[in-house]
Amino acid sequence: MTAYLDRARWFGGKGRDHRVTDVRRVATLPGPPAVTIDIVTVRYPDGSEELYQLPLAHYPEPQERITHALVGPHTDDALGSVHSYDAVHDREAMAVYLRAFAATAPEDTSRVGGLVFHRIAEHELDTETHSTLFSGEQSNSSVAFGDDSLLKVFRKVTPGSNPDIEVHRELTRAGSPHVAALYGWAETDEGTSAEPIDLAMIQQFLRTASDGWDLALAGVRTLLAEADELAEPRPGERLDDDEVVLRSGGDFAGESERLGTAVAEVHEVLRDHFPTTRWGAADVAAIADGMDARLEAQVRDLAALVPTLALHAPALRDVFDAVRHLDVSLTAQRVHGDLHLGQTLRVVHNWKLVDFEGEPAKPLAERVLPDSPWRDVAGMLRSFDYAARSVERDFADGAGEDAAVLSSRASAWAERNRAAFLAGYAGSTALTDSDRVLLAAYEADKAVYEIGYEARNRPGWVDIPLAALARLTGSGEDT
Ligand SMILES: Nc1ncnc2c1ncn2[C@@H]1O[C@H](COP(=O)(O)OP(=O)(O)O)[C@@H](O)[C@H]1O
Ligand SMILES: O=P(O)(O)O[C@H]1O[C@H](CO)[C@@H](O[C@H]2O[C@H](CO)[C@@H](O)[C@H](O)[C@H]2O)[C@H](O)[C@H]1O
Repeated sequence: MTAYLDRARWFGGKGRDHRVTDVRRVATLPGPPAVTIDIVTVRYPDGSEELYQLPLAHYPEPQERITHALVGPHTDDALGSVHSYDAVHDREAMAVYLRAFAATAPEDTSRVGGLVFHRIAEHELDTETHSTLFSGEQSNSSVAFGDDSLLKVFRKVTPGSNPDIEVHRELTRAGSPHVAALYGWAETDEGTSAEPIDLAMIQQFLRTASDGWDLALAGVRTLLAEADELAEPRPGERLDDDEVVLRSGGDFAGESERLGTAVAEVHEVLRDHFPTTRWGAADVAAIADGMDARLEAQVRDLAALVPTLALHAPALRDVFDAVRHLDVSLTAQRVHGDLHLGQTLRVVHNWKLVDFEGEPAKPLAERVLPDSPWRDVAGMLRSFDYAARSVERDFADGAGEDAAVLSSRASAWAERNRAAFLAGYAGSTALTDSDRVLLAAYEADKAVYEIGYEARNRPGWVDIPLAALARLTGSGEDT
């Protein structure tokens, strides 16, 4: 099992010393194949522990079709000598899991051992479909059942309500068009803690969905490919970069504006259905303290990897300090917490938001606290900058492109889409000066975080948030 964990994409303990100290069986779904749900406790040398969910499919004989998911041939205490596979890779096992959900009536619960299935929406699950495991860099495992439903199996689990389930449940009940409807979820109330642990959720499969990040990249690529032609449409006429963006097939601004409206509508429902807190001047000043603290930690931790971050620190402190001088109060509320274009999906008539778990690095208790909605808005603004800059980098790698021209066009795309998103978000309400000061601080704070993320995960991309810092602190070109 330890060897399988070490290979698993979703296991967060890779590269750290760790050992499995407990494996607790929550339930056995009889099958065939028998499907068990185990909760594995992983302990680190500093004494900290993490819980991971491992659903297993057990067969008396080896199954060649899923060799890649073999956890091990072994003698299971309850099942005897078996070959055990990670169940999300196995269609037979996923059919067993789906049938357990389908056997639960809407607005009701059912139980198998320590596993409790909950259903909310009036939707007849299609149990005749085949399951397909999503590939890609996911922190959890998502399995589509035909084009009917999507099961998300949470891997790192925590006692208490999972925010993704909680938010999908409230938004589904409120009839929000901006999430995939939640059909049900599974939890365990036995075992590792006094509080139940949420283990999985099943929701509407968004058949026509296109990833917002991919769509934005396609827009920037089209712009940069067409821009030369558009820039000189007729002899003697020369368009500036804003006009080129406007006239190009890469104009994404209408979508950005609709996305801004969708995020505002989601915020409104979240404000109405979760606790809110009124933040006064002292609370707002505490935001600046938090941002300063994150900056100091990043400057210290990244001293060797990104020494230039320290050069931006004084100007960044000024951006954060401006928040301390605001005479505002604002309503803190439940937010998405980790919003970027990769968490948005475009379906035929709408934008949908996914993955409401918040910033995975933060403890659960912190992730569900009321926060400023500007955090989500800032995350999206950063994402438009990322989309423009990442395509600009790809084009700059090609022969013969003028770097300054590319940069200016990418800036124009980012600026146009950031403005469109903000316009959609704010609707008819004009942003006040205080809103802009707060938003700038959240954006700078996010860029500081991104420098650490990129330095550790994609060192070649660290220039993207670094360049943003220069612009946000006024020491570089403004986007
Ligand atoms: N209801 C859905 N229908 C279709 N695809 C979805 C749905 N929800 C999420 N996805 C896709 O699955 C991917 C992973 O989902 P996400 O909730 O972000 O999982 P993780 O927490 O593992 O990152 C998303 O990027 C999105 O493309
Ligand atoms: O996807 P996660 O929620 O785990 O978030 C982490 O990875 C993101 C990258 O996948 C990273 O986002 C950064 O890069 C995006 C482009 O790949 C860009 O759209 C975002 O604006 C930028 O922050 C995120 O920061 C990190 O926490």
